[in-house]
Amino acid sequence: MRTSIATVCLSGTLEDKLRACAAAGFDGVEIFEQDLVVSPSSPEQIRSLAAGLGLTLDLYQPFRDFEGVTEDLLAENLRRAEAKFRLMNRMGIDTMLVCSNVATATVDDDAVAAAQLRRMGELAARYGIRLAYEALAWGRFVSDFEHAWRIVEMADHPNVGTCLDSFHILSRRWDPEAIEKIPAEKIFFVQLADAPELSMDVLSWSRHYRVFPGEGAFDLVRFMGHLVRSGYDGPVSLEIFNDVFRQAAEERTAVDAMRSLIRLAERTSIHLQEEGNGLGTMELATLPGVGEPLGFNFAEVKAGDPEHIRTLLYQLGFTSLGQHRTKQVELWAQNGVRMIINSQQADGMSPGISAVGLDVPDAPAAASRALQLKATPVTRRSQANEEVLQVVAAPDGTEIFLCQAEPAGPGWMSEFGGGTTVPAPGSITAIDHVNLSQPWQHFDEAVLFYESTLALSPRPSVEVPSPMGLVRSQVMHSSDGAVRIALNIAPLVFDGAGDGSGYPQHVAFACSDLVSVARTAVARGLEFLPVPENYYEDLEARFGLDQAFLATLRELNLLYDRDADGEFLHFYTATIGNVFFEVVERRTGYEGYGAPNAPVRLAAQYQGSRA
Ligand SMILES: O=C(O)c1ccc(O)c(O)c1
Ligand SMILES: [Mg+2]
Repeated sequence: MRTSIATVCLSGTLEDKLRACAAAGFDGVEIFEQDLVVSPSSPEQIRSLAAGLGLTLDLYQPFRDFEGVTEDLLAENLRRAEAKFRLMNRMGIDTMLVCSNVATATVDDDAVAAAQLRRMGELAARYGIRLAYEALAWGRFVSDFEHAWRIVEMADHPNVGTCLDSFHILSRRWDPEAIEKIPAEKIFFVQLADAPELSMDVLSWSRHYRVFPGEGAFDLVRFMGHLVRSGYDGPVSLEIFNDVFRQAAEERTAVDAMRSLIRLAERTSIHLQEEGNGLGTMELATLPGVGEPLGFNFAEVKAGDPEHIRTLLYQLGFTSLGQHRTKQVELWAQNGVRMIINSQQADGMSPGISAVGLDVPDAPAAASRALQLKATPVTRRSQANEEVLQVVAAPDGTEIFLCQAEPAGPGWMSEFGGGTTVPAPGSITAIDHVNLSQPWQHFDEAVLFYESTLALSPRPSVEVPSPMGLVRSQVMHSSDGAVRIALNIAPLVFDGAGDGSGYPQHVAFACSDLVSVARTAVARGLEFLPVPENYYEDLEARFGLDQAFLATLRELNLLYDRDADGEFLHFYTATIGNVFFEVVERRTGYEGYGAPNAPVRLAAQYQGSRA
């Protein structure tokens, strides 16, 4: 698959955009006219910059409001087109996108539109240029890709073909199966965009809310399946008009974009094999398949001063298994739950979650897949005879350790010593979930990263009100729930650094007896997140709880939820730096996260931060 991307997707100057596209590994780009018009660089300079970067210039766009016009206007439009053909010759671009007329069309007659496109095609042919006619979803007379194709067919000129744009097709709910009826050689260009399900006029939806494939709600895998079966083998280009991408760092957006295409190619390949009828000629990259992660291997908190975190873990019933033999890193454990406190190069750093270890069925394959999906490799200094671990960084900077699942427990534990040798028994038996905050402008990217590299599935996202703003939360989980990572958008007040790093993150531990964990913690002096009395009155009203049980909840600052599947009890510790802990007890089959209680937590944390 030839990968391409429209310069309109990215922020910066045209030169910045080209460099970012090349660095992310794209084969080519679409030059969006506005980017060239505002550039001080000449067309020749852009041409040679792209060539030097190894990028092909695949498309010049858009040419607007050409067809369906009066004869007078047609003459003017042809003059306008010819100027652009000359420009394209200077740039070495041989395909121009012509959008269906949205403004000046007055003749609703396919024969007229076709004849006019044919005239344009004849002119384009003199410059060696091909025209790709695209139905905009809000076109005046042409808004459906099959309609655009019928006009192209009537124009019957070798230099006139069509451009398919998944947004215009799927936003209007046209069935992409009809793509297979178009001869592949008449599909001159293909643009891909995904979008969240929104109810608004289609123009605003298109101009502001497009996202990369896999980040929205469109079925782009099925779209691609029909495209591949049509026999098309030209560029597959991302064209994403998005308010956030326009202001985010272009290098990072380009990597996110590339990841989305690689993942889409893989999903399309799998889809076509499953369907089994006609695989087309497009070569689709495949990746090492990896099974879902099997569980958490460990979680790591980085802290300049580890003392407060040690105390918290002790209060929750963990014991120290000692220090790493060469690093300023310590291990705490309870049953099979392992927590690392890392103080390396952390002078003055306030505590925060820095790494998550996942048990995976095949660690080298998982690492190779992540790197092919553009995860950042993490190089670790390790001594001879230390276990070699596969580590990549998620877009938010969290280090993801891909650990080979070992029934006897991780080999790296033998590198620690000086504490007790046996983890504490106790009621905490697993890491239930890890909650990582994400900067608002990179939320979709994070969801795509965790889905594509780690084989985690998104649950429906929820929005939780807090005194600082609405917190959007998206759980990514393995199908058996052994790995659950909750991604939260950090409200802007915490986001001074622009990377979400000021917002507290947490590790939630699963236990079999929350009341006993809480009582031990009280006896060991744990500072709980205080829960207001109003909450308990509301609980009583909602659930009609037994008075003695309610008194226990109140006494220990416990929170409670119940749904059709079961019951949920949990509590939170106070926040230290940017981290806190939660302990949860899931009764029977409760699968949620106590969402009705999240606003109570956020408000209490807000009160605490002001105290
Ligand atoms: O929003 C637009 O005008 C516009 C322009 C060119 C395109 O290819 C497109 O899909 C939309
Ligand atoms: Mg388009």
